[in-house]
Amino acid sequence: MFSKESLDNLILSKRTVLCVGLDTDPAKIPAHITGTTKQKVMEFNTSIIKATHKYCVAYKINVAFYEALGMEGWQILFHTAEYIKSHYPQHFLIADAKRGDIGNTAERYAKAFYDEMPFDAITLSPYMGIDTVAPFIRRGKFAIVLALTSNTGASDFQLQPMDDGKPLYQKVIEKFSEKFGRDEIMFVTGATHSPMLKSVRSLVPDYYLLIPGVGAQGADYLTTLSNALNASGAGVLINSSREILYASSNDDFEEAAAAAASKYEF
Ligand SMILES: O=C(O)c1cc(=O)[nH]c(=O)n1[C@@H]1O[C@H](COP(=O)(O)O)[C@@H](O)[C@H]1O
Repeated sequence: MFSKESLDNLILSKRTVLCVGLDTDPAKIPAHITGTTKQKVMEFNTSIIKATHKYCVAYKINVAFYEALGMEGWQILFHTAEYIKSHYPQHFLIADAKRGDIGNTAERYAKAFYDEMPFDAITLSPYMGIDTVAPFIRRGKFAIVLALTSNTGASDFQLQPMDDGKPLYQKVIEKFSEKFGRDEIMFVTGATHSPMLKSVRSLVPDYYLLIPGVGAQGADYLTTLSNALNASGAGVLINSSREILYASSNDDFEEAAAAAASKYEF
């Protein structure tokens, strides 16, 4: 069970806002890890988690990397989520699934990620509307709504002005924060949009922001942090995936991942 306050306390006690992204690509696993794909991915994931748990407050499992492995990918997703929750229950666990569908379908997604798997949060696309997020609102869980994504395509729709001149992403943030509270939802804002981060923070000073875009996508971590922290010095989760997972492709990959993760301490 997580709340805004418990996440703030976790961040302030660990002195980090890092969320390690488990975007595991079997082709990038160090060659000395052998066995079936399932064995290799599980060994790699558990090694990365053991090496990084001290330096992060959250893990984000990007579901696409597991779906791409077929039936056994779903098993690896389940086992990785269970491993994190049973060994490191204090860590916030995000399913990066980018779902979003009509109510009865959304309820099934919520059942899959909250009941069948032990996720604390799920990423959601907002474009089918506010009703599609409602089934993911549960005490102790967070629905994480895409607002301003880190990719260049964010300018195709999210940065476009609406009739009142406000960009679409701002409308998304305003509408969702009118409807749902700071213990219910978070917003995704890409670190690559550095000038806009400050305005997102001032739009929703009390809500959590999940921020990808540092590390492999090149945004500066310290600038991101200073633009995004809330008044209590928390309120933000900064995700980094490839930079940490693939810090080394040799048998020192655990030390290299730990060193990459430890750079996010503040
Ligand atoms: O929702 C996300 O997590 C997400 C939103 C976004 O705007 N940009 C973005 O990169 N992500 C995810 O964040 C992770 C970034 O990975 P790295 O670029 O390797 O650190 C990937 O899992 C992306 O799918």
